[in-house]
Amino acid sequence: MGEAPVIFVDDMQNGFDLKPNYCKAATVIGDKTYVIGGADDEMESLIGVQIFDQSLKKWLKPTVLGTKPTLSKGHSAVPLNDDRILIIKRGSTPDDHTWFLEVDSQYVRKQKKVLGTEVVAWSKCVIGEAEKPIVISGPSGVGKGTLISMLMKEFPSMFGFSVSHTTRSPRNMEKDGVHYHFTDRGVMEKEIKDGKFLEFASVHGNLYGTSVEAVELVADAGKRCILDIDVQGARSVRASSLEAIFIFVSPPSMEELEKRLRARGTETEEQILKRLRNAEAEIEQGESSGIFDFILYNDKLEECYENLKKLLGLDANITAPLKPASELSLPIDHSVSQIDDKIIINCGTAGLEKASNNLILLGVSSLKGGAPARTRGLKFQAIDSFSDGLNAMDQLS
Ligand SMILES: Nc1nc2c(ncn2[C@@H]2O[C@H](COP(=O)(O)OP(=O)(O)O)[C@@H](O)[C@H]2O)c(=O)[nH]1
Ligand SMILES: Nc1ncnc2c1ncn2[C@@H]1O[C@H](COP(=O)(O)OP(=O)(O)O)[C@@H](O)[C@H]1O
Repeated sequence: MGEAPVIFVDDMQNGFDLKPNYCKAATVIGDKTYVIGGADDEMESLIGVQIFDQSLKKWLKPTVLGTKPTLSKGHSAVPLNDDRILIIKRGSTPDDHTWFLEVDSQYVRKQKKVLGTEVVAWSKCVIGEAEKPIVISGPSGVGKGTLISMLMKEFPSMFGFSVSHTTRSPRNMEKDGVHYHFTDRGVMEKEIKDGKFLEFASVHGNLYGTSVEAVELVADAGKRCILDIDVQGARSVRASSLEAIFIFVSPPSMEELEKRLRARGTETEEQILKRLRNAEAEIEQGESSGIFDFILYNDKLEECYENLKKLLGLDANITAPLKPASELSLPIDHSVSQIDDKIIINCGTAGLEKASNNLILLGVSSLKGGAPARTRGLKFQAIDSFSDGLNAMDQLS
């Protein structure tokens, strides 16, 4: 490849008005130019990313993490805070028009160290304030699965389970893809290296992990994600960009834990003993490490379940307070500009002053989450006139 085409760089430093057939957008952050568009190297239907390093005067091939967006009829790109680029796709559906390419976020910096390459990471924008995911940990046999099943049964449209990957063998009643994705160690290790996992840990001699996709699937269904993961996994998620509520479930005593584990009848004697040995350290860490926001004692099941619902703000009268996803869709022709931390999408007329019924404002000051999962907290507001827009800008701050 040759040098970065200057026309991209100059065009993009001021604005982001892409001509209809212009399928690449270049954005300058620091001494790197991110050229976003054209087909991805691995999949023709997905958007590709290339980087031109101005100081080295050469093209870099980044490792691209996260689920990539599909190609559209063009897109606009806006740099935000020098750590990510907002991408607005033309003519896309409301659930697919806004994406972020993280180029220097905490997650990306960490992955650069791990992988030793240039890294960028995609994160799709989920519009609206989806509730935080819930991480539930606790020793084997304490009742995590039972409590989660009760919650999902009572609130089926509200909660979705993050289906983990594991190298352990399935139990009798367990279904692949429902309880776990059962997999081989070699395959899982390769996928971990490729950045497909939000977190992973070795637990009771097997590998367990939460794939980015598992969490995204639940978020995309508009549901609140529940993760049943061990204390090491909870610690990793705590350190990641996924903002969650952390709950540790503790048994009334070790004797009761052993009784439940034996009564469940799913493990061999050897496995039961290993799980009991690990339980002491898990309880110690769960109750004292500061990772967890809440500790729930699972003595009487019904009482514990009521306490769980209380701390999730689910009182007896709530059925399924699902927040509607935004219906706002963007037309094929639009231009994008930026004033401070507000992005203005102009859907039609050229000048901001002439705008009427065709401006959309985005407030980007309170973004949450991010790669390797979804970004939340982007505020969309349609406005009728420029003066309305000025008022709306204040409200979005
Ligand atoms: N870190 C991590 N731990 C997981 C994941 N999935 C399950 N676990 C934990 O692995 C442990 C063993 O799970 P499992 O084999 O289903 O046994 P159980 O806890 O006795 O039902 C539990 O502590 C789970 O919370 C995961 O994706 N990541
Ligand atoms: N409060 C409780 N009292 C008595 N038994 C319980 C209670 N909670 C769960 N159990 C039982 O204990 C066993 C282990 O529960 P499970 O949900 O599989 O634990 P985990 O998912 O934490 O390993 C199951 O047989 C379940 O029915």
